[in-house]
Amino acid sequence: MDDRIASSANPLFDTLVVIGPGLIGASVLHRARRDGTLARRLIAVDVNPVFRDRVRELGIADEVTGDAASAVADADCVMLCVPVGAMGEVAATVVPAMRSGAILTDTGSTKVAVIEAIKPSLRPDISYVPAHPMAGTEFSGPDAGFATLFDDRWCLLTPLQDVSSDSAVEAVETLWQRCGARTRTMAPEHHDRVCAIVSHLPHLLAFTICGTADDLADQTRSEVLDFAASGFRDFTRIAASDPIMWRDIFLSNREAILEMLARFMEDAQAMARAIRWDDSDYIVDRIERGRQIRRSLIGNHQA
Ligand SMILES: NC(=O)c1ccc[n+]([C@@H]2O[C@H](COP(=O)([O-])OP(=O)(O)OC[C@H]3O[C@@H](n4cnc5c(N)ncnc54)[C@H](O)[C@@H]3O)[C@@H](O)[C@H]2O)c1
Ligand SMILES: O=C(O)C(=O)C[C@]1(C(=O)O)C=C[C@@H](O)C=C1
Repeated sequence: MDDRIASSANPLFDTLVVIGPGLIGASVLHRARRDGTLARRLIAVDVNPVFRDRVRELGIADEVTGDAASAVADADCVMLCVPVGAMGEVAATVVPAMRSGAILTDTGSTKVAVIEAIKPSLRPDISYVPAHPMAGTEFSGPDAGFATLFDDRWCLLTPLQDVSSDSAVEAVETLWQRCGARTRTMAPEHHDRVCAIVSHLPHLLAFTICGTADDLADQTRSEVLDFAASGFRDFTRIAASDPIMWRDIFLSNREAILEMLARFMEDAQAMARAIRWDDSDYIVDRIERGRQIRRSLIGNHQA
């Protein structure tokens, strides 16, 4: 581990720079402020002046700036929390300005495309550790952040042999554990397929079902909205998520999402056939599997 990265009783880093203090970045900053175990000095960088003012008002960073290159000059760790489609451009701005031995990490929801976008900017004396906290809400921007967002959630790390030093992987893992998360390491391609089914496809379905309901005839639409109980409402919660973030996720994990969508559509067709032909056993079997998954998820969470 770099000698500027302190031991466990002390803050992990001297200076941590969060680029894009929205839901995820601001949550990391809140946690860092609350516990004092992540970094002695916190710097937030955002392109949006309104968000910079909000971060200042929230008091979750020691410095707030729009100048990413000067902000990272003395950082031990730079965390990119911008939309997936902006990662490459931001890395190209900050990596040349980072000090030798520093760590670069990101929180992007897709990994293969983000790694491809960042890799061309890397230097041999900078370690890059891609990561993805599996936690979020439908809200975005600095006001959405809160210190406990990552408690008992997974953070998936997809280190790369050629650019992620062991000490940097250990430091990023410790950072997420100090944010309250459990960590797991996997290959970027595997990450993208897993997230396509457990995160990206559910969002695609939620956006689509809300659009379909909205396209229905006027009277039905108002009934949908008036009488929507928890089933439809559960879809609308995730359908309220940020359009830019989700556009970037869909376009950057295209193949895995299309593969999972095709499998889903085959299964939905099978369900349609079972309904058409009164195949009660098939219908009950599928619903029973859904129930079991829900029970095992809740059981795991409580455990
Ligand atoms: N929202 C979630 O549930 C969630 C969960 C895990 C990971 N992620 C990933 O984490 C990243 C951040 O997501 P979020 O939900 O916090 O987004 P967000 O929209 O809440 O925040 C993004 C921030 O980045 C800023 N920004 C955009 N371009 C920038 C640039 N070029 N330079 C500096 N700042 C810039 C925005 O102004 C905003 O403050 C994304 O890559 C997303 O895929 C999101
Ligand atoms: O809980 C939510 O609202 C989320 O959308 C969080 C969620 C998810 O799908 O689980 C969304 C995107 C991420 O990359 C990680 C987590």
